[in-house]
Amino acid sequence: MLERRIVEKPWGRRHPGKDFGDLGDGRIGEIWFLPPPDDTRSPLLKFLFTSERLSIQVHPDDKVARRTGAPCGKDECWLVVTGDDDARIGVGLNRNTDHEALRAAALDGSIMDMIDWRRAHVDDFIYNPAGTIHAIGAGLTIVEVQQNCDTTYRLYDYGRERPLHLDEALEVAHLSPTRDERDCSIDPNAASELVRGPYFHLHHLVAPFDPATVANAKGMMTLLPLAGDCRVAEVSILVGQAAQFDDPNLLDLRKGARALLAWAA
Ligand SMILES: O=P(O)(O)OC[C@H]1O[C@](O)(CO)[C@@H](O)[C@@H]1O
Repeated sequence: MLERRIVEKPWGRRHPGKDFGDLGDGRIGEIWFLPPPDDTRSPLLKFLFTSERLSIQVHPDDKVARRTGAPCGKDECWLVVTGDDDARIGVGLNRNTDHEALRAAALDGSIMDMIDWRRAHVDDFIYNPAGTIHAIGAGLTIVEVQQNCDTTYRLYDYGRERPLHLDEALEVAHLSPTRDERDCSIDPNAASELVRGPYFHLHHLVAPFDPATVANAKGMMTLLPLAGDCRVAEVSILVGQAAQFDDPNLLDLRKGARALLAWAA
């Protein structure tokens, strides 16, 4: 079973749900499922719980991140688990811009109107490559799978008193609209491959699980249950937990179960 880290955030949610246990009265933004310290390759899986918008932000790629001393950059992707009717996720820009206009918009807040805000529905899957300006909206529970690095450059934070990183963000941000070909709406009743590298692999699994569907898996795999009875070597892994193992034949999903399975590319 992977160790959990509970992270409070100004945009987090109080009491995110009984699946996650008693987390106190703070605003819980994230639950991280930490790979063991000697595992530097596996992706990091998190639940995100939002009651307000996250910052408008961007992440560096491997090259820029390593120049700053970080182990890697940050591609990330999201599966929407629950969402309010009007929940939105901003991915990329809705028009072309340049550095000067983007800086001015970040400073006066009009960057909010430059974001491509999309309605977020349960089972939407969105891949967010490093360099894409993005902003997760309020009223969402999301599973995030990301390169295991936490470098975020904030462009705008709705007046919260947290630091911005305008110079760093402007250096890495893509200045045109974007749409990733992996974005889709997942069929909750069907297994599917969501990501095939270059940083990690990610599959949506449903019962009955066939190990042949992940025949290309190598090394440690991380299982994150979404629903139902998921077992690794006969041990139940519940929603709100995650486990690592290295042999897909150890995995069993009972009737009605769904999960995500991720491993390093
Ligand atoms: O700077 P903020 O608004 O707290 O957002 C940081 C969070 O945003 C994310 O990058 C998701 O976009 C998380 O991985 C990260 O922890």
